[in-house]
Amino acid sequence: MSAKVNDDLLTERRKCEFNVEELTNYLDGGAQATQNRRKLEDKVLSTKGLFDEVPEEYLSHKEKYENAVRKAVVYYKAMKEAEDPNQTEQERANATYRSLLHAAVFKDNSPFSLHLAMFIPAILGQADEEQKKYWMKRASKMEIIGTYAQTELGHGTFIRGLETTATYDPKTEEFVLHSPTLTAYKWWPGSLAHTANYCVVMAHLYINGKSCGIQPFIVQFRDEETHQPLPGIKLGEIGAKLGFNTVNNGFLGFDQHRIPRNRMLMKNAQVLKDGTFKRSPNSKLTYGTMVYVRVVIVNGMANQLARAVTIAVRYSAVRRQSELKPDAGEPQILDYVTQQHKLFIGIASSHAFTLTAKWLTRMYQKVTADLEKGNLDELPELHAIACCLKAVTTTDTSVLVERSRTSCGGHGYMLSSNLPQIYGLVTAACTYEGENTVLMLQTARSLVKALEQAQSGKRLSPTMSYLSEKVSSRLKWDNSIDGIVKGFRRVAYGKVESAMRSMRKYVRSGLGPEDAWNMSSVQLVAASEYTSISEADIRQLQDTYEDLLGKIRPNAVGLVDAFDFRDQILNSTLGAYDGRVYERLMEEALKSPLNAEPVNQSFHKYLKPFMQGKL
Ligand SMILES: CCCCCCCC/C=C\CCCCCCCCCCCC(=O)SCCNC(=O)CCNC(=O)[C@H](O)C(C)(C)COP(=O)(O)OP(=O)(O)OC[C@H]1O[C@@H](n2cnc3c(N)ncnc32)[C@H](O)[C@@H]1OP(=O)(O)O
Ligand SMILES: Cc1cc2nc3c(=O)[nH]c(=O)nc-3n(C[C@H](O)[C@H](O)[C@H](O)COP(=O)(O)OP(=O)(O)OC[C@H]3O[C@@H](n4cnc5c(N)ncnc54)[C@H](O)[C@@H]3O)c2cc1C
Repeated sequence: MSAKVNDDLLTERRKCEFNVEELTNYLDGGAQATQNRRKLEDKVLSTKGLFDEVPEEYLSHKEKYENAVRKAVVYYKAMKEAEDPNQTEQERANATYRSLLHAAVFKDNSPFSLHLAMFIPAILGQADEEQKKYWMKRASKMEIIGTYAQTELGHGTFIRGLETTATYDPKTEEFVLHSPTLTAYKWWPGSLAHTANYCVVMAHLYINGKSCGIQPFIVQFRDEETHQPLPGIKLGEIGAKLGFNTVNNGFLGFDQHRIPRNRMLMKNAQVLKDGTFKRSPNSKLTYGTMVYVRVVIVNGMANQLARAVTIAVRYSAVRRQSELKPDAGEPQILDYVTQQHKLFIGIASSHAFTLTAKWLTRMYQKVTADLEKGNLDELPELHAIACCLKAVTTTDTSVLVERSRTSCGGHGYMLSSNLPQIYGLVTAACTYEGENTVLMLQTARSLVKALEQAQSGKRLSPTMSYLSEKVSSRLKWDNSIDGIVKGFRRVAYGKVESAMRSMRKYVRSGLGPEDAWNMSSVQLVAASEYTSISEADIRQLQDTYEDLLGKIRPNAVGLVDAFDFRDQILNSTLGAYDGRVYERLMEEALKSPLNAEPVNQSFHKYLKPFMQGKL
């Protein structure tokens, strides 16, 4: 008999003014895609051995990792078996686009993440046809497990400063990989410590003493039979982190480690047997894997944010607290306008990120297809947009997930709510794949170039076209969508122009261009993300905004129900569909090993002698 659904949630669902299933279908890309996603989730989540008897928060660091590897093997096999052979690639992608299936199994991410998220994309994007054929067969069948090893102890942002060297030896037709210093050790790559046995290494290529830039190499670092580190390889785990504690982030040092010439991934640049170096058409094509993952992250943020606001909105419909009016009983905390303000922006942002992710993915696919034909024209714009959207969506998602947590009071601070773990996952994305400030400055670099082109009368790309609009500064605001968008474009233009004026002022004062850039960098970051509007209009928009909060209120639970996250994926005492929050909080509390006995052994060993003055 299914447990009784909380009365308040039942009432909320009755009040909803729209068809929840229709919105779910829209988010999935159609009713068939919803059906495919649900079928995939039903199949995979019915697999034995996927879930923890003891909540992983009560395991040791080592046990958490070992348990995660056990689940990763079960999960990966279940995903492979669940794939419908009759589905098209597109239908399969749609079925997983919104699915957070892995989140039902791994609260803190999988030790296989990097194999899927970066090792395979790096082979697809950096290997020549022959290499791709060989390595994709092995990687897609999980005969080998890989990661992406770029960051070093001493360098993450500045790729051109990476110290790992790959020196070509024409006599043996090999590359010699070496970590000349401690800071040259690869540091951070997921799965590197104990899980993977191969990695794509980004290293500084030298031929006959001449630098040939940063190139990608596929390197085996553990024996495929014994899993022992190969000779000349130093390996280990980097230690406990805020989150990602089952991703097995590791370090790797090379000591004159030799690999065959065909292990340099040679789609873009090549090294011939005699050591002749054939340059890439654009050295930045080597950075292509990072552009891909930045695009994936935007969609990932939409899904993670949707999960957090689902938990917080359902909890806010169930939780009653304080007094809005005397003798009127305790209201649902969702009736406080401050609570609506905290949470509804998160719902809207998740939808905005989903739509943005779809648009950015289409742009990525078009530019990638052009690159295959040798057309690099739109690569700079894709880079600038991917940098900006990755930085903005990860920053906003981190803020909004943390706001979802703090809107749930003390229970939001419980690991059993899952809000802290979701925060740990999303806040990491502000750093990995390009630290956000650094990426915003990359976008700013493109904006400044575009404004200079606009001022010299050149046509701009669609995404930068607002920089060539001669919009009157006396723009009459109206709070129609069109009016608001026009306002944002006007202010965004002003921010770029102001940053550029500032740089020119510093150059006139005698600073070099680099120092002028650095002095203006706060404005440059703002120009990439920040827009604000003039005082008089804030009041008008504020009224509109508060009116909108009231309109959303009766539909809030319906809006998060439409994300259609099953309880295993929410993995939360506060967010379950039935709203039985208090029973679930108690059920989870009783799983704590400390509750196995009424008196813990520390009383007799320490407390009692201490309280009796005997210690
Ligand atoms: C799989 C399930 C996982 C579940 C997770 C759940 C939770 C999260 C939810 C969603 C996420 C899901 C998927 C992700 C999961 C993955 C886990 C973690 C992965 C993390 C991996 C990493 O972190 S890999 C390492 C990443 N490192 C970086 O990004 C380094 C950043 N630095 C750079 O990119 C570069 O150094 C730089 C761009 C900052 C500077 O480069 P450089 O100095 O060479 O160039 P310049 O600044 O001088 O510019 C010169 C010129 O080049 C142009 N340019 C630069 N970069 C590019 C590019 N990439 N493409 C094209 N063009 C580029 C630049 O614009 C300049 O052009 P100009 O014309 O001269 O202006
Ligand atoms: C959870 C997690 C997983 C990761 N997984 C991987 C992985 O699988 N593979 C991999 O290769 N790497 C991985 N990384 C590493 C990640 O890519 C780097 O941490 C990131 O690129 C930032 O580099 P850094 O840590 O060396 O910081 P630094 O580059 O030292 O930057 C530190 C700070 O300096 C400032 N700064 C630096 N440069 C500039 C600039 N040009 N302008 C203005 N300010 C600047 C910024 O405030 C920045 O936060 C992971 C990191 C995390 C947190």
